[in-house]
Amino acid sequence: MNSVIYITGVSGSGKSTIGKLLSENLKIPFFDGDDFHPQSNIDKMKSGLPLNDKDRQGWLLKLNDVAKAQLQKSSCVIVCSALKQAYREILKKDIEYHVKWVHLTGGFNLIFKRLNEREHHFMSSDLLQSQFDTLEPPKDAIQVDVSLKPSEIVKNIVEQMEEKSEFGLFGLGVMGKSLSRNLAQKGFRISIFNREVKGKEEHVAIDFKNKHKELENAHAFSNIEKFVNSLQTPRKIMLMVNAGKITDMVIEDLLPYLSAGDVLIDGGNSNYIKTKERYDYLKSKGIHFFGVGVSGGEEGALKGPSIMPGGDKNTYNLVKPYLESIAAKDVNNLPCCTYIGEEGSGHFVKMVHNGIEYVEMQLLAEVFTILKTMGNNPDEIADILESWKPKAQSYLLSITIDILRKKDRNEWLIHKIVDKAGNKGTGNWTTIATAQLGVPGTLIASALFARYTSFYKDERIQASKHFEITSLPVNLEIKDVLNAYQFARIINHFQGIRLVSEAGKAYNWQLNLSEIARIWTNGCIIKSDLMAELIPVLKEDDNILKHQVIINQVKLLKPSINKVVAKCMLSELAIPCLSDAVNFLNNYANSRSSANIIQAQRDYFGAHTYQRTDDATGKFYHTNW
Ligand SMILES: NC(=O)C1=CN([C@@H]2O[C@H](COP(=O)(O)OP(=O)(O)OC[C@H]3O[C@@H](n4cnc5c(N)ncnc54)[C@H](OP(=O)(O)O)[C@@H]3O)[C@@H](O)[C@H]2O)C=CC1
Ligand SMILES: O=C(CO)[C@H](O)[C@H](O)COP(=O)(O)O
Repeated sequence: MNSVIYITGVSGSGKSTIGKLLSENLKIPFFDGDDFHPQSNIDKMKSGLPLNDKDRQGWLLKLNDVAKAQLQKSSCVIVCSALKQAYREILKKDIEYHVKWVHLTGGFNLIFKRLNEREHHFMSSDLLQSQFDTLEPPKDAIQVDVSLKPSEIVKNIVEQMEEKSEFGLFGLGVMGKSLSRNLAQKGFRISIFNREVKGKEEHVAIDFKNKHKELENAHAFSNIEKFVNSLQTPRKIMLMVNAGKITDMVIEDLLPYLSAGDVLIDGGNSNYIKTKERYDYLKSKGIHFFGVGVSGGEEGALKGPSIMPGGDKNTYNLVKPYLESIAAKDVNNLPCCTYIGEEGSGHFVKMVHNGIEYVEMQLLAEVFTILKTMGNNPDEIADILESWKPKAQSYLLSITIDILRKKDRNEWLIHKIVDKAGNKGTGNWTTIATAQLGVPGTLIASALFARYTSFYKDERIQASKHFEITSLPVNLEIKDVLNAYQFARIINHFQGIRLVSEAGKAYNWQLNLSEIARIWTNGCIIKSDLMAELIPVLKEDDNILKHQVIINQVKLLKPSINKVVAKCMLSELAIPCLSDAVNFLNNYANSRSSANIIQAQRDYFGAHTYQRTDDATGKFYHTNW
């Protein structure tokens, strides 16, 4: 990426000398800001009068134009005193991501002496005091002391520029560790940070760096200020910490050391509503905030996750090279990372990804129940699922096969795992979002509540004694179970994608559903052959149940799920998602449903009115029942 290096400092600090030498060293063009002053400014300074902000305005804009034009071709060095932050704002206008600041520092006496030794310069030493008075030293600049020899100053600048990392990773837990290794493997110079808890967790970052060859050029920190200062500006810092209060705490810990224009990327599973709040809050401080969904777990984060970034579109280019480089690749070798939309959209899409994930997991659990009740042991069930791969391949199917085959001291490990399924919130939020946006997300709600029910372990044991649920062997053909599973997966994807689509409309996010399906074809937990099939389908309509290919599949599979659900009910098997899938379609594909009864009841007790089938105008009626 081309950059403009602004060399700043008071008059007499040696900016022109250093700027020229630096440009020669870096083999990039040099521009002396003084050459762009209008004659009126030069005359004013020659007459011993300091320039005011109005005098400087046009000149700074001119330099900004010079920088912009040069950036189209190459990097460059521009020398300009830029004493106040307001001046630097003008200099970096529209190019903030390309700007690097070098500030030359020195004591008044040394610089005063140098100015008095100068010949043929229109700046008198008398003006120096006013320059020192005006100076607001930049916080985010490479600082170099001008008492050094010019060659040493240039060497120092180059070293500092080379030393600074281009990307920071905050939080070396499961995901942060994998992502930082992934970034380093792609050749990025990174800084990594993990907190220290005295006596409990010490030297986490440095120990982790020392353990992995690819991190030899990374800088490891346990001090936030040093971590932030180790980064090139504008800084790009990815947070991989727990969602919720910890994310807020970490943002507050970082804020004192950040500068306007820096970018914070929250890669955790944060609630999209909180992301919107954080986006607005940080915007007010000049910090760009990205809520980025990351999926793939520990292995995906290392080898290539699916990444869902949401935030300011103009700033996306700044983080795009990093996110797209570390992302998984699809079949066409395109990154499974795409700009999703504004503010909380990235986290919303990740949340729905997890909602779909909950259902896919629950369906496999229900399939396991059915196949077990049909008399199969875990190895046999794994073999059956293996045989489904040509028709139903997915990451979750594959890992379930591995799980079922895993032994612990000659016994199946799965039999030793307590039947209580935890959650960290995304399924809960997806269910809330379906209700808030009026989308019938019945499967996600069922999958979530199945997990909640699992947590009532003691009550379940009691209830099993009271109600004597039999779970009788169920007589089904394997092909019907596969078809039922595939049917329910289509309904799951319909509901999840529909939720994303409705959110896009409600929040005015310009979402590209086909592109979202594309980035879910690799790297993430819900990657599957079905997802790949949906890419062209979603190019035509956000309602996959309107597409002829899907309609044909659903019609073909429906008799099987009818049979599976009916027989499971008679055998008293718990299959909440399979049964909801078939119930949903029976309700959805019903042109005359029983909702007229509900509406009549509402009108009876609450005068809520109703529309009539024999009045096409849509007029509302009330009956005195
Ligand atoms: N695990 C997964 O499969 C996935 C997780 N995610 C999301 O990514 C985020 C990170 O997950 P994961 O890596 O699994 O979580 P971990 O619990 O493994 O790591 C959490 C990190 O946050 C740090 N941390 C916690 N509290 C503080 C604090 N007060 N100040 C500074 N740092 C703190 C921890 O430091 P310390 O080690 O010192 O406690 C640790 O580095 C979460 O939001 C999660 O939901 C997203 C996709 C997949
Ligand atoms: O985001 C993920 C996978 O995509 C995380 O693993 C997440 O923790 C899964 O959700 P839950 O913990 O609620 O099962």
